[in-house]
Amino acid sequence: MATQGKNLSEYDKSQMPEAKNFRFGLVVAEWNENITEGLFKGAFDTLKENGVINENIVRWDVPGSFELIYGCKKMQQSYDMLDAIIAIGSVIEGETKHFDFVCQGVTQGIKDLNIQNDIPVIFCVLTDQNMQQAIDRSGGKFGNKGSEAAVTAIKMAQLRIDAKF
Ligand SMILES: Nc1c(NC[C@H](O)[C@H](O)[C@H](O)CO)[nH]c(=O)[nH]c1=O
Ligand SMILES: CC(=O)[C@@H](O)COP(=O)(O)O
Repeated sequence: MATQGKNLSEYDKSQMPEAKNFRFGLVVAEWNENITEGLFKGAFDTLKENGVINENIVRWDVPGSFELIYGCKKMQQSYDMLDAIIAIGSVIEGETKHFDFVCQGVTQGIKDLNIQNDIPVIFCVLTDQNMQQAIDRSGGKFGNKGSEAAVTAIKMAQLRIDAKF
């Protein structure tokens, strides 16, 4: 189902696990920072809304979405007490095929991190044809993908705990 007609910020709070003791890492790409800062705010605010404390949220910045792969890998290695990591980026199509390669690269890279390591990495990377689409999905008329990613991170953190028993 497409994002159109949905609100990415809406979720059923009654279905949320207890998150007050969870610890999260957020790796944020600087490219299109007007978008990625909006995504970060959506994710941060939703984590707080679910009881996560400031001290349990760590943020690293990387230059672009392609660097999210390395940044998330190093965060997995450096902070093994984290319950989940959110990779935040905004890739906007230009004139060349570079968009395709960046999108495919970061998608495959983050998929690989979820296979190879135990801390889940949530894919909060917008891949838009133009800036307006990105604006609409980072706090605009379709809500905030960052909020959706935070909900996903909390649920995956709980699944990781449940899977150990
Ligand atoms: N065009 C966008 C990029 N491009 C930069 C790459 O992500 C990467 O930093 C570079 O290729 C060096 O490795 N990055 C975005 O996040 N968003 C874009 O729209
Ligand atoms: C996703 C990109 O790298 C892209 O925005 C770069 O633009 P262009 O393809 O016009 O060089």
